[in-house]
Amino acid sequence: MSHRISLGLVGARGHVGAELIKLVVAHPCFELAFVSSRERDGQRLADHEPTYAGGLRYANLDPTAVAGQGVDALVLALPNGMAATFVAALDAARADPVVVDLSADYRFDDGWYYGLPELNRGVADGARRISNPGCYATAMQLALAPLRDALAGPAQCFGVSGYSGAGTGPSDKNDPDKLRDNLMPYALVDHVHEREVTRQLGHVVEFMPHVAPHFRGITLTANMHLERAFDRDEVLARFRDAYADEPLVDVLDAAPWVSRIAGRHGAEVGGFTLSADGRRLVVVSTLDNLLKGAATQALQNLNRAFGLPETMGIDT
Ligand SMILES: NC(=O)C1=CN([C@@H]2O[C@H](COP(=O)(O)OP(=O)(O)OC[C@H]3O[C@@H](n4cnc5c(N)ncnc54)[C@H](OP(=O)(O)O)[C@@H]3O)[C@@H](O)[C@H]2O)C=CC1
Ligand SMILES: CC(=O)N[C@@H](CCC(=O)OP(=O)(O)O)C(=O)O
Repeated sequence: MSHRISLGLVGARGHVGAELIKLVVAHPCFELAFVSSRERDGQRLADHEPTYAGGLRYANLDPTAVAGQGVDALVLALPNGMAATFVAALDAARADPVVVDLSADYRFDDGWYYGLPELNRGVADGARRISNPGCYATAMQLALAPLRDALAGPAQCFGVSGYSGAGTGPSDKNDPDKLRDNLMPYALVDHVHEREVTRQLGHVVEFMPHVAPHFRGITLTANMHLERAFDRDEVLARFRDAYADEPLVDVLDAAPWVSRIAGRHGAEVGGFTLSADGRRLVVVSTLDNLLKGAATQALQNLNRAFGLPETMGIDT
């Protein structure tokens, strides 16, 4: 590609925004055109991100100003509920960058491509409005999808996230004092990712999230009731076949540990354990919520949208 692809990032101060900045700075084809933050307005990006050597400063850009930037790609890494005003401003300005929204705002909108490439690659090639899946939702789908057709009744998923999953806005879920020596259950029914996965898989999933004192990484333990008896070799073969060509999903024999996934781009799935009658299966998946659960997946989607190799700039 002869010119660099300009990329604007709204929500650049946040945990996900910071990860995406690192990835874009190191990427051979994208370049940062603007980074928007209210709190850091005017501050030099290089003072916050040591891998960035240019002169860009954070700017507090409202939706109209963002729409007027003329970027090739726009990433929204904002809290839920805020994307629509940016999308409306793009439409009003007749601006049509590739948009990747990290929030849950468009995950239930059929007009947007739900970008979990390992499961939906090729469903909407050329899509310019891309909704990035939730972090737990990615872990759940990777654990459940290979046996989707064999599920009998709802699947139950017990999730534990590092507290970076709760963002930077103050809450119990990212309060170090409240998390110390603790495991905090929350949203025990009807979490948005429960609805998201149920919709994507076309099968009822029941999800129980918890937040733990570590910073990053999710452990997701999925309990599946099966229509018929399976043996372990057959289960393992299903998972190995499903992810054989996926550089960002490793299938392990043993249950993966979250301590080994933090800071890594891919997900691990393993620990396949069957009940004696072969009709109940437990599978564990891990991923870094800020990477495969957010920024890495966004970059996979951006690469694909611009016709680049999906894992360009992602260290597999
Ligand atoms: N953290 C995670 O593990 C994951 C998060 N996500 C989703 O990604 C998005 C970003 O998450 P995360 O980085 O954790 O969130 P943070 O709370 O860490 O960051 C939020 C960002 O949005 C900006 N912001 C907040 N409020 C406003 C506002 N009213 N107007 C404009 N900008 C605002 C903040 O910057 P400033 O206040 O300086 O403007 C900040 O840059 C969320 O939708 C989240 O659900 C998805 C997958 C995983
Ligand atoms: C620990 C923690 O609080 N995690 C967040 C998940 C972050 C994420 O992926 O959320 P979105 O679907 O909002 O993008 C939560 O449960 O809301």
